[in-house]
Amino acid sequence: MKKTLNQMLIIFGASGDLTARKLIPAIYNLYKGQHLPENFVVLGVSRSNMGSEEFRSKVVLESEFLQKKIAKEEKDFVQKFADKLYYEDLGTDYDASYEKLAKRINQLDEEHGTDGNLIFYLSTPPSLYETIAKNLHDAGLTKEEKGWRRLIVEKPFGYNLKSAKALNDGLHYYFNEGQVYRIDHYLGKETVQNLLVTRFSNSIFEPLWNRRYIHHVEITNAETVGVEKRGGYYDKSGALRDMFQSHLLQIVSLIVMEPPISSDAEEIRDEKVKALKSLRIMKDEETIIKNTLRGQYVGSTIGGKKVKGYREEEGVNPESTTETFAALKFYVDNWRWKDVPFYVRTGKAMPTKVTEVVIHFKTPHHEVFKSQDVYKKDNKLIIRIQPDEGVLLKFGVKVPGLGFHVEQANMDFYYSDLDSAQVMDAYERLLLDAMQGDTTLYARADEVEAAWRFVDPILECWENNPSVNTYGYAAGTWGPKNSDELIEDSFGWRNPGDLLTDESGFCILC
Ligand SMILES: NC(=O)C1=CN([C@@H]2O[C@H](COP(=O)(O)OP(=O)(O)OC[C@H]3O[C@@H](n4cnc5c(N)ncnc54)[C@H](OP(=O)(O)O)[C@@H]3O)[C@@H](O)[C@H]2O)C=CC1
Ligand SMILES: O=C1O[C@H](COP(=O)(O)O)[C@@H](O)[C@H](O)[C@H]1O
Repeated sequence: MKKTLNQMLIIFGASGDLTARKLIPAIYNLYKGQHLPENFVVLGVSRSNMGSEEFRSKVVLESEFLQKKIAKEEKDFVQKFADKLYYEDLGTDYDASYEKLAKRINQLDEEHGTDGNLIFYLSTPPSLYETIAKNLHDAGLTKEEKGWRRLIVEKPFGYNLKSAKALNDGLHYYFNEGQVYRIDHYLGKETVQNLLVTRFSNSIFEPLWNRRYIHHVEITNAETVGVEKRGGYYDKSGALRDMFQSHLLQIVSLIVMEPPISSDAEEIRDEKVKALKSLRIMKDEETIIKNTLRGQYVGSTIGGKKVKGYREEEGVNPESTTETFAALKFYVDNWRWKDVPFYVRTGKAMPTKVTEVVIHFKTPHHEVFKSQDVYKKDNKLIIRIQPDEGVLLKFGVKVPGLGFHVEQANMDFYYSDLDSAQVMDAYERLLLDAMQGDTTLYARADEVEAAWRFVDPILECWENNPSVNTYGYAAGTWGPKNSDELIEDSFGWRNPGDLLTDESGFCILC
């Protein structure tokens, strides 16, 4: 069991959406699950003028995100949690503010016995990350004289390779790499971590995990929601930056990587970096145009309800060409994966919310059952990241009766079947890891840069050719029709009929 030392968590951007929606609920759950150390306080920091009481009301006592839980809990318990929260108003005079902030931190540290251990969580607009790091340094807050210092940085980490490198360099000026925790909340998802366990704790999958047996790999990430209230941010980002460069390439790296020597953070991250470096970079426009495709959702009617198109969303340029759907085909240039295509698609405003990895195995090389449909369906290993988390293997079985009729059967595992299926929320897990000094599930500087190196030429090509391979798709559909052509040389994307959705829009693993 790792130890969580007494500490203070200082959240920059405490008046913002992420703090209220994700961070405070995650800390609350850690408190409820008795994962927090004995001495622990949160100090919220932003420019909005409010006191600690108002902050506590906003993010705990009157928070729409915690209200449901609070109704079920003892009031005293919730109040005790709220009492651990403080707020410091930064104002606009930065130099004076950070001196004041340093005093407040030292005072809270003395009063609450947090032993000088400080985690700074940057949940502000990314343009401020470096400035905040510098201000912390100038105010003497980065010195590890008494206790340690850690810095958690939210995504997006950079806008392209150049800016990501500049940000890494900027942060490294004030914090060493071991102190920097770049968050990617997909790494906090139980099922993403299970990719490692499925591969490296079983002897039955790994011998097949290569070009000899795998025909292609398919990854789908679909969301039913559009851009919601984040139109301003998203319009400058798009699906490739927002989902692919970070979350989906993290998943790819876990599928592609070689076995690490141990589960040590650096061993795992070394292998992930090697995996990302082995992605074949699409250098010329012809290759990019042939192997990538983008789309943007347009208004439609779903279940009798009118749904807005992307260009009508708040904060979005009415003439925007930003993609809300992206599909890519690419290769991995190494011994294990030579010539195995990877197909990845991600989109907003799709029919269901689902993220899954499908490993498609090759059909047998010699056809024993000549007259039947046996070889038209491949063996698939489906790793469902969310929802209905689990793993499913599809394989052929004989239909009872005459002849050799074959049907596919499923062998499955669902997380919900586990007795202890208390799946921690991603932010909860990641925050706890940072509190315990475990960087395994955080992206390292070279990892982020390797991911950008792959994505950069595609972004550049798309920017230079805004209308090439760009298609509209009706909100509530599986993206542009043309995305089917991208995967034509294999079995096609998983049949939408196999991505079954129940009445509430929940995608069932089958
Ligand atoms: N919301 C989400 O679902 C997700 C967000 N993220 C990332 O998290 C970060 C925060 O996002 P989100 O909460 O949505 O953004 P918001 O715009 O809701 O909040 C931004 C916060 O930053 C504060 N802020 C602005 N300037 C400063 C400053 N100079 N010093 C300190 N605080 C400042 C703002 O408060 P004030 O104006 O009071 O200073 C506000 O609290 C972003 O980097 C975003 O990309 C990542 C994934 C998901
Ligand atoms: O980081 C982001 O992720 C969410 C999707 O997260 P999920 O856990 O619900 O799958 C996405 O909506 C958002 O655009 C992106 O910034």
